[in-house]
Amino acid sequence: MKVINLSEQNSILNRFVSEIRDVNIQQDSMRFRRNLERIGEIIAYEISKNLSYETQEVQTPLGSAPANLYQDKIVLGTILRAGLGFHHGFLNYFDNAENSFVSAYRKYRENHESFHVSIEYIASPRLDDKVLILTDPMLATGGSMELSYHALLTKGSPKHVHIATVIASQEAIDYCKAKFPDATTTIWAADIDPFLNEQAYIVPGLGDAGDLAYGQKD
Ligand SMILES: O=P(O)(O)OC[C@H]1O[C@H](OP(=O)(O)OP(=O)(O)O)[C@H](O)[C@@H]1O
Ligand SMILES: O=c1cc[nH]c(=O)[nH]1
Ligand SMILES: [Mg+2]
Repeated sequence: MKVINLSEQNSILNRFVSEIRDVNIQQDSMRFRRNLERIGEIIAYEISKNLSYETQEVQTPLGSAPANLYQDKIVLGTILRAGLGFHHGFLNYFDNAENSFVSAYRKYRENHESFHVSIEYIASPRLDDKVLILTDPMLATGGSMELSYHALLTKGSPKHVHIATVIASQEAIDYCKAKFPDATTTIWAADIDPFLNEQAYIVPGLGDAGDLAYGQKD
């Protein structure tokens, strides 16, 4: 399985990632959401380089120009709720894509110390032979991504799955490598962090992406 860590190459992406990590800049939730969207746009552009292209002729007012255009049918899959702004960045570029939504969230037990991931909602088109770009800004244990993927597989078999995330833990990368089909999955991360803490939050990470974008859940 190919794992692409975009932080290995310097670009303006570094600034957007550093802003969403920064505890002071995070106070501006509008900027946090917009940065997630901008990172989505950049990763969408990077993924677009890996699609299947065919040359088509485009009629201009003065003649005909060849254009290499991607032919894949794209489905943008998103895990609620933190994925929403990130998803929008992908949709800004893949503007004619179909869209899937899965709700997966950490449901804490009474003691607030342990949790399981709960999936309660899925809305998706058929996925057979399409390219599924599954987006979630945080890949901590990889559990939400794996459950969401299996929930989506009830809608058919995509020909390729691109897992797109902002910050992944190394543990989640290893987990996804073990759980997703090797030849037909690619992971794209704006950065990969070394640790998870006892609550399975990514360290240094950025905190709780869903809460930073939309406020705390009751
Ligand atoms: O890899 P995992 O260990 O499963 O953790 C990652 C998940 O945690 C976050 O969602 P969260 O459960 O906080 O829900 P939210 O988006 O509603 O905040 C994040 O958006 C991922 O979906
Ligand atoms: O670090 C983490 C882990 C899960 N969800 C988040 O939003 N952040
Ligand atoms: Mg959250």
